[in-house]
Amino acid sequence: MDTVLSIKNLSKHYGKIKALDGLSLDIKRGSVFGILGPNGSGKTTTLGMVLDVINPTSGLFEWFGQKSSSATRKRIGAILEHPIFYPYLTGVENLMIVCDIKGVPYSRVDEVLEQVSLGERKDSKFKTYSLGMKQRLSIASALLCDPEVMILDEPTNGLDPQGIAEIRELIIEIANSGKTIIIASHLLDEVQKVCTHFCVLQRGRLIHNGLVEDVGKGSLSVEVKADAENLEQVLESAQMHKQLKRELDKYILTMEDNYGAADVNKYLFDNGITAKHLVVKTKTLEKQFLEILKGQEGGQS
Ligand SMILES: Nc1ncnc2c1ncn2[C@@H]1O[C@H](COP(=O)(O)OP(=O)(O)OP(=O)(O)O)[C@@H](O)[C@H]1O
Repeated sequence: MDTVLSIKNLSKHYGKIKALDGLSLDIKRGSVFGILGPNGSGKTTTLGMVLDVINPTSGLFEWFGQKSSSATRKRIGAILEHPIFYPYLTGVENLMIVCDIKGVPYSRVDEVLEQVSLGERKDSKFKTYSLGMKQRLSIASALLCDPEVMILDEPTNGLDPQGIAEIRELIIEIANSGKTIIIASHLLDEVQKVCTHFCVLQRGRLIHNGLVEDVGKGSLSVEVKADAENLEQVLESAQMHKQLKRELDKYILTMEDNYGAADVNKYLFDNGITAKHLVVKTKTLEKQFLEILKGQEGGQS
């Protein structure tokens, strides 16, 4: 996988405020990269700098192995905030204006509107679009140049659950078409569902960078309920867990690597106990995110 964006020691200071402080990061082609962080952690500043909208205080970044230029910029489609569309013009007419600005043939308009499922409403005025449709038109606009990389800042902000699900599906479709996608988000569930990689920023510093598929690795837990007085003793003797704790009417085992719910079930059965509830819990990105932030705070104090 080659590197699409390479960031080296990038910083942006506003007086005493370190909006970004020495960020180094590589984003590989074909990945869907989530930039996570609490409010004010530097996500938008990072995107602004790599899109040449904000001047860095120090540091470097390269797109496609080259210094950023108008040529590299043409290979990137970005939605930083809601672009301004004309309310009294239709979806098609609005995108034709973008075509004029970007030097793209009008033939692309219908293609991208179909891609974002706005084909049926393409001749409706922009002001009649729902928030989700407006966001899809923004994505269509960014797709006009058929960019290799799409940058989305909080793409589902303000949308209802259906709108969120539609944008999420669209992002996955765009990723499947081979584009690299960079998303800044504070919706951890969204990042877990669509991203392959994620990093976490806190107060302008990178505090985590890894694969989404690694989230929760080695932290499988199993919830058990059974009508047996010796349940705790039997679970304790199973020796396949790192930790056993009781929570109301159930026991929760944090499993050793290579052990799972089937092993717990078999062990209970071999000891004459039938489980009436056996549920596997994997760690969510949300939980891991909070742990990463907490760990960092602990390390700083
Ligand atoms: N133009 C500016 N002048 C002064 N401070 C700024 C400016 N732009 C951003 N900051 C500060 O830099 C820090 C990082 O802001 P940034 O908008 O990048 O964070 P963010 O992670 O995108 O936050 P959010 O999730 O709230 O959008 C914040 O403390 C912010 O107040």
